[in-house]
Parts: sequence; C-alpha cells; structure tokens
Amino acid sequence: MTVESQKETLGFQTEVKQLLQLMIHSLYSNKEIFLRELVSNASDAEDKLRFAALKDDGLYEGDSELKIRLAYDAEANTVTLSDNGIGMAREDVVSNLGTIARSGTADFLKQLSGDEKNDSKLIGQFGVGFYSSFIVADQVDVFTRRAGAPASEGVHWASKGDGEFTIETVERAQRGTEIVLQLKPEAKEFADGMRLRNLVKKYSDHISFPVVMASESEEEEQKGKDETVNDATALWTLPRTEIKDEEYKEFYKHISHDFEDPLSWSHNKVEGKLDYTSLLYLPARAPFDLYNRETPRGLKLYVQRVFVMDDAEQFLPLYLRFTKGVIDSSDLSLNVSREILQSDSIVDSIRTAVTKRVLDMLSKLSKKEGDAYQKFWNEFGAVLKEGPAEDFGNREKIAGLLRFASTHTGEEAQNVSLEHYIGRMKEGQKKIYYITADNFMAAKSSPHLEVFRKKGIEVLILSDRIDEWMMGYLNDFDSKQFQDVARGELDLGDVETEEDKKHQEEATKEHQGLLERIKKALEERVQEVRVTNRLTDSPACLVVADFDMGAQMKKIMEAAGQSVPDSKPIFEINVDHPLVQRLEREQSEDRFGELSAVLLDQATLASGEQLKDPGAYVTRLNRLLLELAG
Ligand SMILES: Nc1ncnc2c1ncn2[C@@H]1O[C@H](COP(=O)(O)OP(=O)(O)OP(=O)(O)O)[C@@H](O)[C@H]1O
Repeated sequence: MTVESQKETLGFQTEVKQLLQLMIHSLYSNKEIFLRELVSNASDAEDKLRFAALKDDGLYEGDSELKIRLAYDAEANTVTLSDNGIGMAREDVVSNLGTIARSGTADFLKQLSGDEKNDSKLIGQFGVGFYSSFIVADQVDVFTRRAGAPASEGVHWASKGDGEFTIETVERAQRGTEIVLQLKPEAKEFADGMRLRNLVKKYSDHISFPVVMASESEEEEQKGKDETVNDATALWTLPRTEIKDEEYKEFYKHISHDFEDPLSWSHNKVEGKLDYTSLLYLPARAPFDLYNRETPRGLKLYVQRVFVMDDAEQFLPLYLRFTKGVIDSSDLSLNVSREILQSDSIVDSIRTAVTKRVLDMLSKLSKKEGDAYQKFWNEFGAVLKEGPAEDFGNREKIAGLLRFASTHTGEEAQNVSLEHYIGRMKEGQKKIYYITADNFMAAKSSPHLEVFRKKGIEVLILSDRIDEWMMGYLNDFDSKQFQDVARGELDLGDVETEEDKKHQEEATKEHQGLLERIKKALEERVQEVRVTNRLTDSPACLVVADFDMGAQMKKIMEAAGQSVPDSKPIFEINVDHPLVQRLEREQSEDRFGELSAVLLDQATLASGEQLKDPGAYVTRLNRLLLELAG
C-alpha cells in the first residue's frame, strides 16, 4: 500500500522559536535533562494508552507489554528513544510539537533578557519538555502513530530547531512514538551506552515502565538482548525508608517538567477506612501562569497504579494549587471521570486529608532552619492568602503560615509571622494590629501609626490587593482579635493609660463647638467628627466605621463591576495640633470651611487614597499659599 505523504513545511509558532532559542542557550550546562524529559513523555504516553485500553483493549494491537526503548549509534552520532504508548495523529503532532498552548506565553517570554542565569530560572517556571531535545540535537526526527489507527496513518515530523519543521504521513507498523536525535558534535558523549544507562538510572529509575536497552554484556549469550536499565517501580509505591532524597527529587522533576528541586515533599500511605497513597511536592518556583484561571492544576490521579488523569483538581483546594504530586487510590473506580470526582464522598475525604498534609508540610517547612519557607512565601504567599476565605475550617492553621511586613522591621519584605508578633506584644496589649493600604510606603507613613510608634506597639503592614479581603475572614489568631488600626474606635487595651483616656474625654468636651463646626462644614463628606487618640504629629486622619467597607475592598468591588455602598468616613482631629488650634480660632465661616476641607483632603491623601476632586483641593491650597506669600 502506498501512502499519500502530504509533505508540508510549517513554521513554529513565534513563541516556540523564542523558547527554543532560550532553552538551547540557558540550559546548555544542564543539557543531560533532555533524556529525562523524553522518557517522561514516553512514560506519560504509556500511561495514557493503558488507561484508554481499559475501555478498548484492541488498542494494544496484540502487544500489551508496555516499555520504552533506548538505543544509540555512536558512529552516526544518534540517540533513539521509542515507546509503544498512545502515539499521536498528524494533527496532534502539529499542535503538540509546533505550538505552545499556554495562554500568556508570549508575555512571559518577553521578560527573558538573554542573560543566561536569569533566563534559566525563568525557564523553570515554564517547564521544559520535548523542545529540550534541541539542546543536544541539531536535527530531530519523530515517527509516530496513534494506537488503533491504521499503519498508513503514521507521521514523520522533522526539524533542525531553526524555525520550521516538516511533517508528512508515512507508513508505520508500530504504534507509539520514536524520537531520533541527531546529536550535535559537541553532544557526542550521549551516544554511549554507559552514559545513557547512568542517566536513566539517575533521572528515570522510578517511573512505572521499564526502559530497555540492548545488553552490552561481554557474555555472548547476553549480548544484544533486551535489558531493563531502570528499576521500573513507581516511586510512590515503595516504602519511604527505601527512597533516597535524590529519587524523590528526580520523581518531582519527572511529573512536573520543572528542572529545579522541589522545596519539600510529603509521602504517605493511608490504610483503613480509605486506602490511598499520596506523594505531594512543594515547588521552589511559581509557574508564570499561576494566576491564570485556565491553567491546569491538580494532582496526577492513579487508581491502583493505573494512570487515570493529569491535573485532577478535585483533590486540592484552589489556594493550594501550587502543590504537585500523585494520588493513587484503591477506592475509586478506574472508570472515574472528572464529573464523578466532583461529587464523590471518597474524593472529599481524600481532599480533606491531603489539604491537611499540605498545611502540615508547610508548617514543618516554616519551622525548619534556613530560608526555605521564606522562599516558598515569596513565590506562593499571595495564593495562600486566598485560604482563609476558601477554607474557613483551616483558617487558624493558615493564619499561622501567613507572613507580613511589619513596623517592627520597617521593611517591605513579608517575613513576620503572627507567632513572632504575639511574642513581641506589649504588656497589656490584647489585639493584633494591622494597617492596609494600596502600597507599602503609603501604609508605612500613614498617620494612623503615630500612636503605635509612640507606645512602641507593632503593627502589621498589609499592602497586597487581596489583604483587606483576606482579613475579612480572619477574626482572631491564638484567641487574639485582629484590629485594623484605621477602623472604628481605637482600643489599645491596657497600653492606653487612664491619663490618655481622660485627656481624650476632656478634649472632646472642651472642643465640642469645634467638632460641631467642622461637622457642619463637611457635612456632605463625613459621617462623624471626633477627637482622636491615634495621632501625635498629624492634624487629622480618616477612620472607617466598624461595619463599613474599606477603601481597598471598595476598589476590588468596583473593578469587578459591583455596586459599592457609598459610606462616608469618620474624621478624627488632633486638638493638640497647631493647625487645628488655628482652625478653632478662625472667625470667618468661609475660611473655616476652606481650611477644614484642606485638612480632610490631606487626611485622605495621607491614607494613600485619591481625592474625588483633586482640582478643588489644589485651588484651595493655592489660595492659602498665596495668602501666606502676600
Ligand atoms: N512520546 C510521546 N507520545 C505521545 N505524545 C507525546 C510524546 N511526547 C510528547 N507528546 C505530546 O506532546 C505534548 C507536548 O510535549 P512537551 O514535552 O512539549 O510538553 P509537556 O510539558 O510534556 O506537556 P505535559 O505537561 O502535558 O506533559 C505532550 O503533552 C504530549 O501530548
């Protein structure tokens, strides 16, 4: 039978071209990882076939012994990896080996600078895969056929990695995929039996399938016979005590396509009411599309060691979506679908347990010496902050894992835990104080912190977009209430002396007239005017009433197109401040109004907010300046 070859030359998607360039340069010193990547793909293809064959064992085409074959030819300088897995149809080849389907890739690639060190880190966020072949090869040929398709539907893909590839339909008796790497002269070392065997041992010992090579034994009888090079037992099925750290790390890279080591892992076999094994990893670096809702996430699901699906997202809450790993359950059916997973009580129980495991793993990491937890926090902290809202039951645990910037360090780095904060609380202090603002500097220089500085009380500084929303779900930690310093009446507990309280009460009485005058002048813009106990140096500040929405939250709601209730702030004044004293002496009601408005606008600005009518503020201020100058 002759096959219509339909040979075409196609260009790689621009993103692929960029990625190839980058990968070849930045990963050159890591070049041996190409083998792990190809073996991983082959193993995935075997997994997929085994799963598909559960429904249709005709797909085995009489050959159900799944294995991966590695061969080389030192003279021709080639390495060949073949699998008898699921294979690819022509259109799969074009999209899988010609494009990158992840949204945001183009933007991500723009960040790459050509600086090897920097770029090689970034590429870890992307995950290396098939394209890593071009680190060592200057020509790659892929021969493949989808399991179950006729031999006439084989495909040959070829590329020099220089921007285009050819694709043609060929006759192929064998299902699955064969990849032939024509090695670059400088990568000749890989066309060597010893080297390849060592690499398989090092990187792919514990994938589920055998990797076979022709024996190079001295003994005539053995020579040329198939020899399994790896251990070929799925790593998670082994007892913990038999697994070396290196093996755990390599297995992580195998499932994640990351080339950096994970920060930590947790491997558990559960027997009893439920019967499953979980192997969970914390990556060291966030993928570039962590915040893209469409990005696949979740664990690899196996049922009694048979691969069922990638990205089973039902086993983890969203706020732990950075977790990678494997679940192997004996309780689920092999026919399980994503829909079934969504409403399965076994899945719910596993999810609850896995959530706890991940939180415990984080907690353990946070107690470890060194900066591993801080590294985790810097990469994934903002995701973990979604936790208190999503997982109310675990909020105390999650709160213990949060890290904040604080007036104690005065730095933007989020590295203060609640436990540390509590350890430093002043005698008589009952609450955990925090401030929220749009950015760190605005929060740090907010007038609301004045009294805290004076009393030496630490305040947590929250300036991530999600913070105010998160704090809405956190009432207390270790039985200590959280208190936004810009909200409600300020209660400093016993740190505030009787004298302080008396001063405020008396000042309120004494300046009642002033308070009423300001209230009248600013009636439209404030709900209450009162004497402050928050300020030492500033004349005035704004306070949000207990049950009103804060500024950050309003912005989030507005951005989401939701209607926001129009609440007015409370205006607190510092009657000891010369400007306020000057205001009190003002006879002209017009000028009194002007000055009050300037104070209010300034208080708004100082809390990091924008003015509704900045022009009016500038006009007023200029008028005052002119008077001063004149
Ligand atoms: N040996 C193979 N057999 C069948 N399909 C393959 C094989 N190698 C690669 N593919 C297909 O090409 C796709 C792209 O491979 P590549 O290595 O670039 O990405 P990947 O990071 O492995 O993707 P994934 O994260 O889904 O594994 C794979 O997802 C798979 O669909």
